[in-house]
Amino acid sequence: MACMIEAVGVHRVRAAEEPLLAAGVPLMERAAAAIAARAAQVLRGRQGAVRGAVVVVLVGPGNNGGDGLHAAARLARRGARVTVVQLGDRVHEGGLAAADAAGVAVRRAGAGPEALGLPGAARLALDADLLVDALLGIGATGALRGDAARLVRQLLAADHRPFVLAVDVPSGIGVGDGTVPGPVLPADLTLACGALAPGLLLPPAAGHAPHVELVDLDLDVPAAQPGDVGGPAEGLDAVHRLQDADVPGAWPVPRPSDDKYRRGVVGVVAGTATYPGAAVLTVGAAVRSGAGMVRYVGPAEPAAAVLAAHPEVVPGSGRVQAWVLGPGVDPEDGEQARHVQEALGEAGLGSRGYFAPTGVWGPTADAGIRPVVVDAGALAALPERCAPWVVLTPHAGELARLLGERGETLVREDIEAEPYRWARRACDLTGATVLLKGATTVVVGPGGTFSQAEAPAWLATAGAGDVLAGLLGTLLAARAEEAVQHPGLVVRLAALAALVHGRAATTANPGGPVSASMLVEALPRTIARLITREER
Ligand SMILES: NC(=O)C1=CN([C@@H]2O[C@H](COP(=O)(O)OP(=O)(O)OC[C@H]3O[C@@H](n4cnc5c(N)ncnc54)[C@H](O)[C@@H]3O)[C@@H](O)[C@H]2O)[C@@H](O)CC1
Ligand SMILES: Nc1ncnc2c1ncn2[C@@H]1O[C@H](COP(=O)(O)OP(=O)(O)O)[C@@H](O)[C@H]1O
Ligand SMILES: [K+]
Repeated sequence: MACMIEAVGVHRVRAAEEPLLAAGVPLMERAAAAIAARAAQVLRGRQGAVRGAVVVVLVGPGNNGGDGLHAAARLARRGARVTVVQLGDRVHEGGLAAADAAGVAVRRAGAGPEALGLPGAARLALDADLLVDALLGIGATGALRGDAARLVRQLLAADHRPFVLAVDVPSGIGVGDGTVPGPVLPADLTLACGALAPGLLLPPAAGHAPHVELVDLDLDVPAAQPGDVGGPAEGLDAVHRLQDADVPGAWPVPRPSDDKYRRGVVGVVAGTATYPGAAVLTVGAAVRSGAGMVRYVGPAEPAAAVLAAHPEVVPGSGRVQAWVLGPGVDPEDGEQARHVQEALGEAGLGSRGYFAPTGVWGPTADAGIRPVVVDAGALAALPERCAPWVVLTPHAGELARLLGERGETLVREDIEAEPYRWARRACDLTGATVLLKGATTVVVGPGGTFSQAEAPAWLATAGAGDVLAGLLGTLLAARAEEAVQHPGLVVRLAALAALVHGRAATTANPGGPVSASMLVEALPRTIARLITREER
């Protein structure tokens, strides 16, 4: 828990700033000082010196522009050749005065007698050693508009851009939801002022800010626990991201007193005669991530393949602590569909009580209720309403289908444009925890929101999702009783699975291609390295 990154909903940042600003704390000057210091470090690293380096600061109408103007003044005093390019008519007055006093050239972009014109502004920006994006921050609504949008489009069309430092966020991202509604200049470095906005962690916007550093402004933001999820009017309370350092505290390491049953038995319903590989991979991932035991339920052909690859697997149904349902399952296959239904029955769906917004989630202390991972073919078998301990693991196409069956008209691209929104919608409609797979994996549950971005693009390979499902099954089985009580634990375990899955891809073959089988092979040593924090 201790190390994870927290992005803070905009309303919470504003609430934390308010008393400080009322008390006259110079937050903007503090932010600007840190931005100028970091910019100077970048210039020293890239140009050898601050003095004489060419800096262009793109400045918008609000306080984000104010940050940029104050930082411009500080860099000018250090000897940088700074030009501010003002987009729009308004500009932060205090910041403008500071820039003027430091001898910074302030030029308007766009039309007008003194203006640079957009092509002129673009040339200036592209010729800089450092380009600072202080157009819009957390006050942005919708896509960049007007000249700012036009200028950024021109910059995006250029073959080469200078190093871009974004103040607070890359301007124009959906700060609260991670959307990219219009042109956005990708930032080489983003300096988040006071707190990270959710959009810095959520895809696709997060892709425009691959390196984020926090400028600590001593804001007193009350900690949100995973589980605080905010209403639609206020937006998201928090997004969390687990770090490698969180793994030792969260991974279920067996104790000497444990036996294989106490460590957790995973039941897998996966594969058909046509797709035996999915069964082998899902089971393999459960075995290799440290399940006490794995039971495989399925037809003779995949069962034979599973046993040949993993002789430790116990064939046939029996008592389990968690189920993994669906990889390689054809929803039309009568026998497997029946197994899926039986296992879903063990999730206790149809019980009353698990939609309570806080506290213990329902009549589950009788220990008869099992967490379930619902993947691929089993998604079609999902009942109308689920519970937080049911984790759906769709990719974008599967989520579009799932929501289509519940009244939304969507295609895969809609999900990819707004992953958080649609994962949240699926969670709201079903009551389940939803892990939406992608380059950045988003987990949205009644227990909070996580985003994990460890996966190298090599992981986009057939069968990788089956491995994730098996791995998550092991985690849920190990902590099954707590999982059905605490929705916050379920989202965290799902995020943990995504983190380990991504790391395993790198372990399997750092910087190069991986197959799903290699991923399975790499799981034991990936987990060992993460939980002992030793390089192997
Ligand atoms: N309040 C403070 O003293 C502090 C503010 N900080 C900075 O202030 C920023 C927030 O400032 P603001 O609340 O003024 O908001 P912004 O500076 O993000 O900009 C909001 C202004 O931009 C215009 N605008 C909004 N959406 C637009 C769009 N899509 N296209 C074109 N123009 C648009 C609006 O007219 C609005 O006035 C933070 O991101 C951060 O950089 C931090 O430095 C911390 C201290
Ligand atoms: N561009 C990408 N970069 C990194 N990881 C990705 C990317 N695209 C997909 N992934 C990951 O690869 C896995 C693919 O899973 P899935 O789509 O279910 O494939 P399959 O059904 O073949 O197993 C998921 O864990 C997903 O998060
Ligand atoms: K910005």
